[in-house]
Amino acid sequence: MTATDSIEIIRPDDWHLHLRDGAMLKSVLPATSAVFARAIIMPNLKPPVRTLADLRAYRERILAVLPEGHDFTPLMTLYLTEGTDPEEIREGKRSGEATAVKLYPAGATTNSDAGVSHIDRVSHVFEAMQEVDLPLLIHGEVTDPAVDIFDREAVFIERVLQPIRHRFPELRIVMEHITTKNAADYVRAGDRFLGATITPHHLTVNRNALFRGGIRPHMYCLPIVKREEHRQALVEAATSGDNHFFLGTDSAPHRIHDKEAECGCAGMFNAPTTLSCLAQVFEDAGALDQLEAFTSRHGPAFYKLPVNTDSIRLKREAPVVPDSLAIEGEEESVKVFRPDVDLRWSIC
Ligand SMILES: NC(=O)N[C@@H](CC(=O)O)C(=O)O
Ligand SMILES: [Zn+2]
Ligand SMILES: [Zn+2]
Repeated sequence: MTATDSIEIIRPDDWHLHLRDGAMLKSVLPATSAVFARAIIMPNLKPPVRTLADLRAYRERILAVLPEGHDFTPLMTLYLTEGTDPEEIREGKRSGEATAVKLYPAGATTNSDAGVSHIDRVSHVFEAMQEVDLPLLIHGEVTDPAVDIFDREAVFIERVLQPIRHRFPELRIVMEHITTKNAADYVRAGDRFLGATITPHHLTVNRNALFRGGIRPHMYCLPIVKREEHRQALVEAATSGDNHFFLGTDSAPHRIHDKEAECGCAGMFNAPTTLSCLAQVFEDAGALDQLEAFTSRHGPAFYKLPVNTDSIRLKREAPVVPDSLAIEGEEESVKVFRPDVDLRWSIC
C-alpha cells in the first residue's frame, strides 16, 4: 500500500482556546481563525469574563480584530465564581450568547484566583445549568498542596468530579485538557453527559520534554505533561473513534519573558502547529482515518451544533512555521509550540 500524501477533513473546531485580549488577541487570533471555524473561548482574562455584559463586550473585541475573509465564530463562555447569578445562566442559554460555563478551582492555573474555592457554594448554579442544559467545562485539578502535581488530575476525578456527576447526573460536563490514563478511562466509561478535550501537546510530549538538556519553560503548561504511558493512553483515546474525546488545543499564549522567568507562566501557544501535530500522531497510530472525527465531528455532537460544511486539506510536507510570533506594537513575542520531532504535515 502506498502512503497517503494528502488528506481532506471537514473544517475543524477548537473546543478549548485562549485568545487573551488587546494586542495579544489581535496577534494570535489569525492563527486560529485561518483554519478553525469555531472555538470555545476561555474566559480567564484579567479581570475574568464573569457576566453576560463582560461576555458580550469580549465577543465584540474578538470580532473587531478578526481578519477580513476569515469566517470564524467565537463560542463564548462564562467564568464561574462563587458569586455567579443563576439568572445569568438562564439568560445566557436563552439568548444563545453563552455556550458553556468554565469552572476553575481557585489557584489551579493561570488567572484562576477568582475561581471556586468550595464547590458546594456553586451548587445552585449547577442546578440551573442542568435545568437549562448549559455545559460545564472543568479545569480538573485539585489545588491541595499536599497532592503531588502529577497526581492532581486523578485525585480531582475522585474527590470533585465524581461527586458533581453523582449529584447532577444530567449536567453536561467536559473534562478539559485531560492528561492521564486515569482521566481517559474515566471519561470513556462515562455516559453521554460526559466528554473530554485533548490537546496536541499532551498527545506529542511527555514529562521528559520538560527537562531535556535543562529546564524548558516552553514545555510547561497545566495540567503538567505526564509520563509516557499517559501520553500513549491519550493517543489511544483520541484515535479510537470514541466520541467522548475531541480536540481542544488549549492554545494559551504568554509573552516569552513571562515564560522565561523565575516563576514562569503555564501555557503553550500551539495554534500554528496543532494540525501538523495531530496528523502526525494519528498517522503514527495508523489511524489517519479517525482524524476528522476527533477534530471535526465529536465536538459538534457533544455541543449539539451542526458539523461544518466546508473542508481543509493537509499534505505531507514539512510545515513552515516561525519559531515565534511577534505581538503587534510590542517588542515582545510568543514562542510557538512544537514537539521534539520534525513535523511532516502541513495545511494546504
Ligand atoms: N493550560 C495552561 O497551562 N494555561 C492556561 C490556563 C488553563 O487552561 O489551565 C492559560 O490561560 O495560560
Ligand atoms: Zn485549564
Ligand atoms: Zn486552557
